[in-house]
Amino acid sequence: MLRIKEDIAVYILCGGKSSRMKTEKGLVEFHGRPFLQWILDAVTPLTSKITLVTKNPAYASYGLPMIPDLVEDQGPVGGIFTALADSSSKYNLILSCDIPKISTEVLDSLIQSAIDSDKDVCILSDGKHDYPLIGCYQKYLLPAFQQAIEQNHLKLCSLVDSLRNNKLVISQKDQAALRNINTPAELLSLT
Ligand SMILES: Nc1nc2c(ncn2[C@@H]2O[C@H](COP(=O)(O)OP(=O)(O)OP(=O)(O)O)[C@@H](O)[C@H]2O)c(=O)[nH]1
Repeated sequence: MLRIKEDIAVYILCGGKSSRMKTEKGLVEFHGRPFLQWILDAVTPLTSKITLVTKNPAYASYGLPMIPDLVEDQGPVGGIFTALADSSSKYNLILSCDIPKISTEVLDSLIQSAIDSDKDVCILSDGKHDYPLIGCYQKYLLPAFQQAIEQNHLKLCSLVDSLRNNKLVISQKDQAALRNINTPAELLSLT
């Protein structure tokens, strides 16, 4: 059962180079459906405010708002900066486009944890690795992201560590939901 009462905006980052996958990552198919479709299925029960951060017209068929990066070629930090500049919501769920196993339940826990802890940012972790591209970022972080871009500090994990953060460790049974798929080989091993 979903517990969230707050106004949540979701931004899915669909930019970047997909150099390892060699084809547009969000449109790669898993069990006959694009990664993006799996992600949309997980977020739709949480909010109707869903925006794609990309200028690639290949995503236009989804009929969702699309916004181009305000500053190009800055990686995920630039994508999050663009999302926070666009948003009018306090809590912003930022997702990469390469997580087809993500689930509504896991995202619901993340958002609830973000609201309860009220830190600058709440991200998921498996206890060993952090997943800052499954994270809930507060709108007021916009200047921090602007400064990171100006200072060329584009390592998202370091940026998150420099903020007041909360890392929600996901139980082992749910950790498949975190898997991000970057290469054709990783796609083949996905079940
Ligand atoms: N909007 C936006 N999203 C980006 C940008 N760079 C990466 N992303 C997204 O951030 C997420 C993680 O991207 P990465 O896997 O680190 O980079 P990538 O460029 O997609 O892929 P590689 O070239 O293989 O590293 C994916 O959802 C990308 O679509 C960017 O400059 N702008």
